[in-house]
Amino acid sequence: MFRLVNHGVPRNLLTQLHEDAHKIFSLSFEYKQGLFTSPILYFWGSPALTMSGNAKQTGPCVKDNLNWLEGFNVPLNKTSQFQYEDPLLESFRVIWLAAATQRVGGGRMSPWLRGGKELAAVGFEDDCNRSLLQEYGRHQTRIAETIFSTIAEELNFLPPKSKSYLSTPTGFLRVYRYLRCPMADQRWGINAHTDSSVFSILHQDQVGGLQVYKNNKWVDVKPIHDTLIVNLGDMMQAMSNDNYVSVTHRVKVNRHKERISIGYFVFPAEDAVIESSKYKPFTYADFQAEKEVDLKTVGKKIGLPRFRKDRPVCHWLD
Ligand SMILES: O=C(O)CCC(=O)C(=O)O
Ligand SMILES: [Fe+2]
Repeated sequence: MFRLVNHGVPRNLLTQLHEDAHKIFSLSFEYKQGLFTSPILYFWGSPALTMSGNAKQTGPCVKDNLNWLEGFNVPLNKTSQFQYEDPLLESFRVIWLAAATQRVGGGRMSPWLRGGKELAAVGFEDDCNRSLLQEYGRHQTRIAETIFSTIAEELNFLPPKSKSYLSTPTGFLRVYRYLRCPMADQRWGINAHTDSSVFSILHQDQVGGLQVYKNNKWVDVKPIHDTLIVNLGDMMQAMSNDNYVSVTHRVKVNRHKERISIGYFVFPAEDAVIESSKYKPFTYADFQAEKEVDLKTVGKKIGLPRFRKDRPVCHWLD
């Protein structure tokens, strides 16, 4: 995990994103659920989604595993699709207005008029021609390419690895709200995990709660204005043959304050086979499939150990 300064993302873009996120999350649960339809996906209780965007099943004790968060998932390669179908579908607020208009036009007046009022109440009527998410996505893509090219050079990746190990069209944004939690000592915003990505880039507000596991203890990742946090993920660990390690981190919840963070996650190309001496060759899809099975059967992600060549194998003794 490392911190980025001078990343070139304008401060007012970050501020505006966070303000809009607060407004969106302040709407009713039902409204949010109805608002975000494919490809933007609203989720709550777990950030673990399948590749097709549905919440992953997490085994029998789902209730106890619930994370104290909600969010929406924005696949960046689909934002141009919005643009193509409807030039208004470019930002948070625009997505809203378009959804409301469409449904009013579809004859279901009353609920969507109520929705319209709800939108107006939080100030989303004006200024609907901005594209905050797309703009932020463009910055994240630029930063991801810069970070990856430095690492690829360091690791002597030649084509095709240097080309296929990072595929920016796979990038997506996650906008999270961690809710205030009266039982903050018994719940997690996100439980300890490693990211499955090549790497992830986070922007957090000033509330704090992110922690990283370092030298056998949990360390707070203090919020610092205008900085981004980069987490190296599982794919990076495998492709670097453990030279770079996927960082274990978690998010605590706060009894008094809600927290907003925005994550960007990027993956290898769909057909990229990750090859290194310590791991069996695998694609990101293989990794996800294994993770889904583990979530259902073991109740948690096992991740990279499943793909290690030196993985211990159990033999039954007669
Ligand atoms: O909200 C944060 O700061 C961290 C989010 C995170 O770890 C994740 O989405 O994987
Ligand atoms: Fe994470």
